[in-house]
Amino acid sequence: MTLIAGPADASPELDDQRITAVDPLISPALLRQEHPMNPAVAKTVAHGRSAAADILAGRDDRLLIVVGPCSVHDPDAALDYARRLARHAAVVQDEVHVVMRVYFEKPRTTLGWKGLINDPDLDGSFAVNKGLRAARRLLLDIGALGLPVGCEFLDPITPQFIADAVSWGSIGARTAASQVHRQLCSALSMPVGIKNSTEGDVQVAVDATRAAAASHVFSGVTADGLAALLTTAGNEDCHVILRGTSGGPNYDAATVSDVLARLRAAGLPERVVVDASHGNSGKDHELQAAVIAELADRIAAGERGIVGLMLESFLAAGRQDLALGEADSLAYGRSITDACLDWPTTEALLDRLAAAVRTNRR
Ligand SMILES: O=C[C@H](O)[C@H](O)COP(=O)(O)O
Ligand SMILES: C=C(OP(=O)(O)O)C(=O)O
Repeated sequence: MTLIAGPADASPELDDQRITAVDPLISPALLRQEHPMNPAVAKTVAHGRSAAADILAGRDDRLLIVVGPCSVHDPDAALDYARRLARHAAVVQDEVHVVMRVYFEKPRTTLGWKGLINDPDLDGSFAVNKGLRAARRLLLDIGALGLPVGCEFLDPITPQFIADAVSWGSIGARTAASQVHRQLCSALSMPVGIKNSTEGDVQVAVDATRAAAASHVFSGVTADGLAALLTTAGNEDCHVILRGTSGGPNYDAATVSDVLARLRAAGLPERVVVDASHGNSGKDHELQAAVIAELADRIAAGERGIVGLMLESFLAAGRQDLALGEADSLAYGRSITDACLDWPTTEALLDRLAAAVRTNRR
């Protein structure tokens, strides 16, 4: 159904000249009623958040590991992956706090599939209400496994639909400079990592972390989907993610120490998370394993400041192209966005990181 856009007194020649359709959007409250939070998942979410915050604050000496697919395009495959990850997270839990990357919103450099919420049928039909339902259902299913999840927040309205089920958030390289996203961070109930820019500007992430820690007043929507002014408390659990640059990696010890100095100068806690994918591996999943191996050695040797790592990993290695409308021909468990490590390699890297933490403790 397509509704007529604009208020009754709209001037058709002035208003909405480039809006071609207006369709109903489910309200956050209705979605939450359809897929309600339950006590077991709530416990997973709360524990996931507090453990991440403790690691970021140095109260817990484990590593925060955000690991999972670049994007979710097949909820069944994501749940299959989550079951394996939940089992292995329990094995390494004394050294590593595992949060599964469950990314539903993809910021594109130019154009491309924008994620499960925007286009759940992978065919350009943009069934957003269906996408929101699939996303929330999956978050609750993963939470029921006892595994906390992390999401990138891109559309400033999306958190109202799903954020109660999320333990860690991210702001991507393409939106770290955005005031809208910094304000959003100041409102979010979980720790949020903010990335350096694609070109390699790390100060933008430091500035965003500082802005997000402050209180803001901005417009958003309520659970009923009505516009409202929101006043926020500020989020002290925001932190910088080094994701590499379009010119190469930025996880070297000198850059880490430069960022720690910038954080200190800004009056912020000296901690960073390193994303082993994206610019740090040139989106080459095999290089990602080498990045993790090097970081594990540095952590074992006692390098300070790196409190967490991000890995892009799925069931099968690499990536595949999506032809819109031909989702049936996709290989199971392989990324349709950036290349991912496969599951056996991921398991081995989690073990290696756990060993690095044990060595560092000794
Ligand atoms: O993480 C995923 C991608 O790197 C990001 O969405 C940009 O992708 P694109 O350059 O393929 O559009
Ligand atoms: C889009 C992502 O990364 P970046 O913002 O670093 O490109 C991502 O982590 O999915």
